[in-house]
Amino acid sequence: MAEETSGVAKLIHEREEESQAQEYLWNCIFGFTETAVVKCAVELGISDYLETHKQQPVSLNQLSTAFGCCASSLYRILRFLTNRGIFKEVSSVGDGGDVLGYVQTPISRLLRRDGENSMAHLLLLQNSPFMLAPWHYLTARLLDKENTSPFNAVHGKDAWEYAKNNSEHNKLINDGMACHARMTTRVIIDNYAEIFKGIESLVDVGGGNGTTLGMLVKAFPWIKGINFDLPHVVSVAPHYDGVVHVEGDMFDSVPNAHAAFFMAVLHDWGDEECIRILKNCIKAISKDTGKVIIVETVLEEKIGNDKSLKDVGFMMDMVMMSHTSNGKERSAKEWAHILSEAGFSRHSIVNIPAIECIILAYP
Ligand SMILES: C[S@@+](CC[C@H](N)C(=O)[O-])C[C@H]1O[C@@H](n2cnc3c(N)ncnc32)[C@H](O)[C@@H]1O
Ligand SMILES: COc1ccc(-c2cc(=O)c3c(O)cc(O)cc3o2)cc1
Repeated sequence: MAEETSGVAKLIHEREEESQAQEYLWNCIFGFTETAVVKCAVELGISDYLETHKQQPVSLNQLSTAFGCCASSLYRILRFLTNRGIFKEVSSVGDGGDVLGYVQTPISRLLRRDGENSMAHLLLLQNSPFMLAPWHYLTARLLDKENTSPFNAVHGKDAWEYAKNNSEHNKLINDGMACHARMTTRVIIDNYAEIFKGIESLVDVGGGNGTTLGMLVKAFPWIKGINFDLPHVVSVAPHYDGVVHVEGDMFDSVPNAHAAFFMAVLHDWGDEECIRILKNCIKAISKDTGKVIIVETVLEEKIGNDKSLKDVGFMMDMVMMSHTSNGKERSAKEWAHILSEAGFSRHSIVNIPAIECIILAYP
């Protein structure tokens, strides 16, 4: 009898496991729908429109009139998004009785295109046709003896060269990265100000449109900021008080400064390339009191309590495989290797509440 019971329990357990496995794969198979529908909401500007109404519910009719779109299709889009908690449907008392309307949630607030903490432009970047097409060539990369990057396979050049001649792609990258820069830089300013004490001048290598330095110099006004990037990037960068934009190629040299800063740059490159860039950096910074501040993911085999944030690093590693030739996310051991090869005498890693860590490296 006991044997029979344990057999039934085993069967139930197996069925539960299979149903969970199926659920996982259904999500995998149709997971793209979530991204595509959120992108549609961003493109229509639903969050921006709801924000102008504060927490007052906005009806389907109001929304479909504002966007000039088909109410029944919009209803299906909103049903999908409210089911996932991205928007919220509430009822309120209108002229003719109770009416249903939509309001923001903490998630939808991050989807405003002009919001301070917005993630909208990152979503638009990663889900643009330029960036999506290479994913179809991931397997080809693994099987290709030359290890051609999927981005190169589709576009015939790397992402930076492609951006040079394609202003739409250049803008998508710069806006997307500025979005990421705003979020991570806010965390750094609010929690790790001591890192910037005593720094007289700071060069942000591959600093994009200068968003990061603009924020750092505003928070720490004793710093003279040098935003260093490729000519097609700095030529369209906005002005920030206390920041000069300098164009150049980090593989040739890096402008002199007391200290250097890198955010989401070294992961675009292979080890040999990183070592070359970092050697240029050592030449550029102050020998005695200078340091290099690197903001990048540090992959962990065992992820701690903040699993969901640090787990993004493993997804980003796949992004690097798809979009760069030799780029990758690195473990602490891999960072130690490139930093010592570049000539740094010591470094430390600070875990921060973001997808990245701060790595401080000293000449
Ligand atoms: C992923 S983005 C990161 C931008 C910025 N640091 C941020 O966190 O928002 C990488 C940056 O490296 C710049 N870059 C690529 N190759 C470069 C080179 N050879 N010299 C200088 N900058 C370069 C790109 O133009 C781009 O702005
Ligand atoms: C070589 O081309 C690219 C283009 C984009 C990126 C990139 C995209 C991101 O969304 C992103 C991010 O969200 C966070 C981050 O730390 C780096 C990122 O890089 C990389 C390379």
